[in-house]
Amino acid sequence: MNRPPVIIALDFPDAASCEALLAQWNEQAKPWIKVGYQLFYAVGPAWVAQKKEEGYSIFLDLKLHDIPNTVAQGVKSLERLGVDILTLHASGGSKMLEAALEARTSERLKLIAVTQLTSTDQQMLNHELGIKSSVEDSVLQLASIARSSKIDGVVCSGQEVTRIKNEIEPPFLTVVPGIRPKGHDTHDQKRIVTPTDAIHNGADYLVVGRPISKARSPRQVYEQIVQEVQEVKESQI
Ligand SMILES: O=c1ccn([C@@H]2O[C@H](COP(=O)(O)O)[C@@H](O)[C@H]2O)c(=O)[nH]1
Repeated sequence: MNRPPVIIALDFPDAASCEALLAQWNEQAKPWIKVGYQLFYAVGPAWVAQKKEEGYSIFLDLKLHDIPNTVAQGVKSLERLGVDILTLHASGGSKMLEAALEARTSERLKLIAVTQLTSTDQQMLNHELGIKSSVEDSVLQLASIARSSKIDGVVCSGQEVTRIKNEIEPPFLTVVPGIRPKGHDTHDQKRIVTPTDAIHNGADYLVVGRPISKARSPRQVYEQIVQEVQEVKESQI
């Protein structure tokens, strides 16, 4: 089945809120969903495994970041849920990333490394975090650590995708949050792009939360984004 590469972030406090949103996708074809730790801590692993059973593709965004052994054990437990993508922080370093990869039993689970969060801007990177490079160079540096550790790809903003696709050896996935269709509130996101620009730059997956979840008609906004994505892809053929 060819699922649109638009992942709906289920940033909700409980299962009931998720079910209310997902009721709008009551047909056979289920979308990609993202479970972050707000929801995971509230509903637990069994709910995630159940959603997989129901036919959703699942991006488990737990952003693991710890000593190599702890991350490896976490990967082992989480892989059993049958999720499709799991995140960990690239800044944990190559030993941590390699331990995660070794713990995985099947390439069916994609391990994706978070580079610089899309809520980080140049000012914050340089003056708060004390990293003296440009955001783009820092993202590229983290992506390169992930690639040399044989991780499947990165989370980055749509602004860095072109360089990643040009400079990092494929296959290497780019998963892009901070997506804002024209006219939508940016909230706490700093490095945003439109769905059109993200796909045009080469993004493999778009992650969209509040523009969909807080919309009056979430399904309608989702379909508009999918349509935008398809139009760009068709124009590239
Ligand atoms: O760098 C990152 C990594 C993860 N996220 C997650 O994506 C969604 C985005 O939600 P919006 O409501 O569309 O802003 C959210 O769940 C984040 O935890 C990210 O935004 N940036």
